Amino acid sequence: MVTSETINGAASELNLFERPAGGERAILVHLDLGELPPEAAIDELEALAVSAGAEVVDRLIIRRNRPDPRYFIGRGRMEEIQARVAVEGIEAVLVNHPLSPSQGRNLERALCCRVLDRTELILDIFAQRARSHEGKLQVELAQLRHMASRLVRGWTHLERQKGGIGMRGPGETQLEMDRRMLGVRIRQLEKRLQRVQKQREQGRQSRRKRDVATVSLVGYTNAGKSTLFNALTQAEVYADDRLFATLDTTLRRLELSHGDAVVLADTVGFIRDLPHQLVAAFRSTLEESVQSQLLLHVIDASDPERAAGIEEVEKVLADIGAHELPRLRVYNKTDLIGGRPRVTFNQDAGVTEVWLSAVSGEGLELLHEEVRRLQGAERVHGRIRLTPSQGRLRSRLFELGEVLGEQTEACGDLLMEIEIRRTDLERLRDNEGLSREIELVDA
Ligand SMILES: Nc1nc2c(ncn2[C@@H]2O[C@H](COP(=O)(O)OP(=O)(O)OP(=O)(O)O)[C@@H](O)[C@H]2O)c(=O)[nH]1
Repeated sequence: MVTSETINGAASELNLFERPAGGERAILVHLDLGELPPEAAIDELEALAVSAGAEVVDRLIIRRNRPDPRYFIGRGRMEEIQARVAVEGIEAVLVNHPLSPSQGRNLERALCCRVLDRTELILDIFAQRARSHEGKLQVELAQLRHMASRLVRGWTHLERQKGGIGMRGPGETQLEMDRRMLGVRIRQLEKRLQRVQKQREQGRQSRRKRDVATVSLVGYTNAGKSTLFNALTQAEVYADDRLFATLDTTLRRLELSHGDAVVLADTVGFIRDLPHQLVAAFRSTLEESVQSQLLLHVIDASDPERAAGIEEVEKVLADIGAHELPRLRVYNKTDLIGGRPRVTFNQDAGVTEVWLSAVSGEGLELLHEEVRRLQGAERVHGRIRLTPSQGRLRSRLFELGEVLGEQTEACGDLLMEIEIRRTDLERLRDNEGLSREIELVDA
C-alpha cells in the first residue's frame, strides 16, 4: 500500500525537494535579446539570486539576436563559463530566462555544475519562504508540476543525481516510477489544497456576511507592502529586503477613524514572468485581491524601473480579473528620493496616487484619508423595489444606507429611495442572493 509516509520517504531519498544551499557560488547570465534594459534585468536577477541565498561571483550579459537552440547562450559563451567553473569553484549558473528541458540538460552536462533557469530560481525562493500550511502546499505542488513537465520530456534533475560519471538517463522503469510517484504526490497535494481553500473561502464568506470590506495591498516584490501593512495596522509582519518575504496572505483589521473598519490584506509580491506554475498555485492567494473592495497598489518610488513593475502588476491583475476594482497607487519610500508626501491624480491612468514613506510614517494619514474617502465616496443613489416579503432586506437597507423616501405601490411593492455605498449594495446583493430583485432605477 502506498501511504503518504512512503511517498514522502521515497521523495526525500530522491531529493525531490532539494534546494540550493545558502552561499552557493553562482554566475548570473542574462541574454540580451534587445527586449529589456539589460542592466536592470540582471540587477533583478541578482536580487533574486541573493534572495535564494547565492553568492554572486559574476554577472554576464550576453548579446544575441536569438537564443541558441542547443546551449541557449551559444557554444562559445558556454565554453568560457565551462573554463571558469572548475578554476573559480562555481557551483551554479543562474540563467535569467526559462530554458527548455534540453537546453537545461545540455548546459548542465557541459558545465558540470547546477544550472537553474528563472522559473526554477523563483520556485526555489518560494520554497524557502512559504510559511503557512497552504503556502507550503502550493509551492510544493508548483515544484512537482514543474518537475513532472520535465519528466514527460524525459529528463529531470533526479537523473543527474543518480547518473554518476556518464550521467546516463534513468531506465524506463526508473522513469516510470518517478512519474508515478510524482503523480500520486501531486494528486494528494491537490486534494489537501482543496480542503484548505474551502476553509479560506468560508472565512471570506463570513467576512462578507458581517459586511466587512477588504482592502488588499498588491505590488511588485520588495515595494514595501509588508512594511506599509505593519505601519497601518501596527502588526509585526515579516518585512525583509529579500524578495518575496511575504508569500501568504495576511489579514488584519484596519480602523478607519469614523467608526468604520476594513480588513487589510497583505499579498504575495509580483514579479516579471512569474512562472505559470506559480501563477496557478497562487491564484487562490491572489483571489483575496479579486474579492476586495479596494486595491492599494504599492510601488517603490525609488526604483528607476518602477514603470515596468507597474505594468507587470496591471497585467497580472487583469489576468485574475481584478483590474476593474477601485484602486489607489501608493508610491512608497519617498524618504529615499527626498520627496514630500502628497496626493495627486494621474490623469492618464485615471487613478489617485498617494506618495508616502512607510518607514518614516510620513504620509500615512493621507493614505488613511484616501481609503476612507474611497470607502465612503463610492455611493449610489437610486430607487429600489422590494416585494412585501423582503422585510429583512428593508431593515438592512435602513442599517446600511440613508433612506430618502419610501412609497408603497398599488401591487404592495415598496419603492425605496436610498443612498448607499456601492460596496454595501453589492454585498447585500451577494449575501442575500437578491441580485435580480434589487433594481436601481435612478442611479
Ligand atoms: N527607505 C525605505 N525603505 C522601505 C520603505 N518601505 C519598505 N522599505 C524597505 O523595503 C524592503 C522591502 O519591504 P517589504 O515590506 O518586505 O516589501 P514587500 O513588498 O512586502 O516584499 P515582498 O514580500 O517581496 O512582496 C525592506 O527592506 C523595507 O525595510 C520606506 O518607506 N522607505
